[in-house]
Order: sequence, then structure tokens, then C-alpha cells
Amino acid sequence: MKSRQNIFLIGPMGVGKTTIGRLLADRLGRHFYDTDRVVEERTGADIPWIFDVEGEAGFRRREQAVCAELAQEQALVIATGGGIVINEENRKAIRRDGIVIFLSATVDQLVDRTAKDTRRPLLQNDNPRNVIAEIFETRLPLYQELADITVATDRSAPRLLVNDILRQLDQHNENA
Ligand SMILES: Nc1ncnc2c1ncn2[C@@H]1O[C@H](COP(=O)(O)OP(=O)(O)OP(=O)(O)O)[C@@H](O)[C@H]1O
Ligand SMILES: O=C(O)C1=C[C@@H](O)[C@@H](O)[C@H](O)C1
Ligand SMILES: [Mg+2]
Repeated sequence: MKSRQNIFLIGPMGVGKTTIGRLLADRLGRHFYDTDRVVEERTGADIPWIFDVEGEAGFRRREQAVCAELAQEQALVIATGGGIVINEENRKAIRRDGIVIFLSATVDQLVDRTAKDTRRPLLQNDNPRNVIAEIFETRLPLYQELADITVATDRSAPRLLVNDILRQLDQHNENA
């Protein structure tokens, strides 16, 4: 991978952006950032607290600032929050200088992967499955519009997916 472009991982909650992003960064010898974690560091509070106190709008403002900041760097691997694509400024910043990897999965998989984790405020309700399905449907065109590379994560473990992503990144750069 000779390109110095940032690599952004996008996709719905629980698809594996953080898990795969960290492994991919290791394999490429690049620095890894996760926009959710950077938002928490900058705020000095976790995401549930930000949603409670500032609402989703407050979280989105913080997320936009972090997205703009990271997009100015080079050669990073950046795992994004699942909702980063709903903001047009974020989409522009990501597209401007990024290679974008869209990770997808079935709704059933997303439900399984998010079931035990209470850190996602949008899923703390009686029917997280419906929320996941609805959110995925609304955001899918945005994920697809941004994606340079799309990877289905349903049938492979993260390490194997990273091998596949590395192959696709090489092809993408040869064609660029
Ligand atoms: N390919 C995979 N197969 C099975 N489980 C996976 C896979 N990738 C990730 N997981 C598991 O799914 C869960 C969610 O993964 P992760 O936190 O990386 O998702 P995310 O896309 O970063 O979510 P969020 O948008 O909420 O930050 C974790 O428990 C992780 O171990
Ligand atoms: O899909 C979303 O809107 C979110 C996904 C998470 O990564 C966090 O950014 C937050 O919980 C909101
Ligand atoms: Mg994550």
C-alpha cells in the first residue's frame, strides 16, 4: 500500500469497523483511530453520557469536528461511528481524501453482534432489531455512494476479512 490516503471504514453499528480497522492498521503499519473513541476522549465522557446530556445533536456536532480533524491527516486507518454518513460535511471530508471501505452484514448478524453491548444509545429500547433494520435501510444508499470497496462480513472472521481487504486495496491502487 504505497498511497498515503486515509482509509475510512464505514457501515452500520456492530458490523466490525473497530475490530477490523485495528487489525488492518496493524497489518499496514499505520496509526489507527476510531471516531467514537476520539469523540469520547475530546469530551472527557462516554457516548451514552453525551447522548443523555447533549442529545444526539450534540454528539453529531462533536463527531463532525472529529471527522474534519482526522480527514486532514494522512495515512491513517479510521473506523467511523455508524451514523457518520448522515452528515453531508462528513461525507465530503471522507470522499475528499479517503479510500472508503464499506463493511456490510445481514440485520440478523448486526442484532447478534450488538446484543450484549449497552454502549449504543440508539439501541437502548424495546425493539433494537427494528431500529437496526430501519437505520440500515435509510443509510444504505449513503454507505454505497461513498464506498470504494465493499466487504460482506457475514461469513468470515475478522482476520480473513483483513486479508481480503488488503488484496482489494492493492487492486484499487493499481487501478487508481
Ligand atoms: N467478522 C465478524 N464475525 C463475527 N463477529 C464479529 C466480526 N466482526 C466483528 N465482530 C464482533 O461484533 C461486535 C461488534 O464489533 P465492532 O465493535 O468492531 O463493530 P463497529 O462496527 O465498530 O460498531 P459501532 O458502529 O457501534 O462502533 C464485537 O463483539 C466483535 O467482536
Ligand atoms: O449508528 C449510529 O448512529 C451510532 C453508531 C455508533 O458507532 C456511535 O457513533 C453512536 O452510538 C451512534
Ligand atoms: Mg466501532
